[in-house]
Amino acid sequence: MQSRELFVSAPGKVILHGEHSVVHGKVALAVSVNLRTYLRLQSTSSGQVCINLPNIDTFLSWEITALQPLLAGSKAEQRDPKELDADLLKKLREFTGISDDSTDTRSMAVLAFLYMYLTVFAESLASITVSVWSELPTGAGLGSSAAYNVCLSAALLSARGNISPLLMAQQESARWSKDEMELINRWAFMGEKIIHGNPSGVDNAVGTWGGFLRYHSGNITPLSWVPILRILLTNTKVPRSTKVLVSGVKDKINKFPSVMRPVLESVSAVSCTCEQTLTEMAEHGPSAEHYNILEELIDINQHHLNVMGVGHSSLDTLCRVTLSKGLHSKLTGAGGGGCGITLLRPETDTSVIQSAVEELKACGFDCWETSIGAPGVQQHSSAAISPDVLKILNSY
Ligand SMILES: Nc1ncnc2c1ncn2[C@@H]1O[C@H](COP(=O)(O)OP(=O)(O)OP(=O)(O)O)[C@@H](O)[C@H]1O
Ligand SMILES: C[C@@](O)(CCO)CC(=O)[O-]
Ligand SMILES: [Mg+2]
Repeated sequence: MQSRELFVSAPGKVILHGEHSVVHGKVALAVSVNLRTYLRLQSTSSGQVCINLPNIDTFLSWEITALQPLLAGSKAEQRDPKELDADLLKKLREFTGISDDSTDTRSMAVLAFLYMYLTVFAESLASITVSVWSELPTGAGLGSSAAYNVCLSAALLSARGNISPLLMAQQESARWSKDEMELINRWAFMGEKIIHGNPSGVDNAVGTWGGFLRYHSGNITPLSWVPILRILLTNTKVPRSTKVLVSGVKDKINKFPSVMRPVLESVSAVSCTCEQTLTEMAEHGPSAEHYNILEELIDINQHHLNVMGVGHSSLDTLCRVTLSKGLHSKLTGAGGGGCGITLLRPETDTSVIQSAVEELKACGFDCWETSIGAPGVQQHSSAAISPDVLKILNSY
């Protein structure tokens, strides 16, 4: 163990275009948001591994001696994961009583944690307590699973000494090297595989690197020049599971390949046209025509997502209410409820936004204007964590 206590955080994300299609090798554009997940890891001498997840009311501990036998016969400690250790996952499912088809919030969080802990610390299981708290709504399309997995990955690798201890004396926050970030990202992807089933990797890439990026078949291209966009986020609060939605789209593609493939292709073209428009906006300055294009692309993509079967009546309501104010919206993330984004123009009047927000709140939704492009995973000193967050993390 490298240190007695460490803090890390990672941001959530919005997908501008390309959710679901990205799972099938198409282009997506995604950007980090200013809502973060925070993790505190303490090394202890209790002989136990403890996890505290106050957002989902989960507080559990295991004796290390009870976990050790799960590693019997399994591969040596993985330094750089390429794929899930199916045998260990099976043993873990038996140990925890979590079935293959479970999408239960707590079960998925616990399984991802125990799997990552056991594979990172396989050579010598350490006694630790991990506490995670997030500003992100859980399971609402803003990449809460990815932020959770990126935090777990960074903290466990750091505590194990597989990535460098970062903070110098008096330093409040710091980021790892490119190679270390790539390792964090690959481990986080393993956690996403456990929670999602078949993730594209876009969400953990944003949680790791932060900023605005283009994601295509595992290739990550940062888009640092993108103009600042004003985005209104709406949480319909309709619960959904990314795993279930992703698998539903796959079934639809298998059932109607010749119908669905052009839809995925068209979404990819939407992402590329959006990227091209953003480039022009950055080069020549944004014009009203650029915003017209961005709005039309949002409408087109929302229709495509409905064709894929990941819409929801609550998201239709969001689109209808905002359109009545001249604003354009689409779902973001896996859909089926959860969150949507509404593009605001630079000149959109506060009174217009306020009246949209009031109407959306009357539907039972939460709304807030978000700032995009937050930094990716970071290590912090306790002094860098806000007192409210620190109070929660330190209460376990
Ligand atoms: N703060 C948290 N504490 C514990 N577990 C969490 C937390 N945030 C997310 N999770 C885990 O992630 C799961 C939600 O992942 P899911 O992929 O369905 O939604 P999302 O990541 O919020 O949305 P999307 O994947 O569409 O962006 C939860 O069921 C839980 O297992
Ligand atoms: C629905 C999806 O495309 C985005 C979820 O935020 C799934 C994925 O890319 O892993
Ligand atoms: Mg997720």
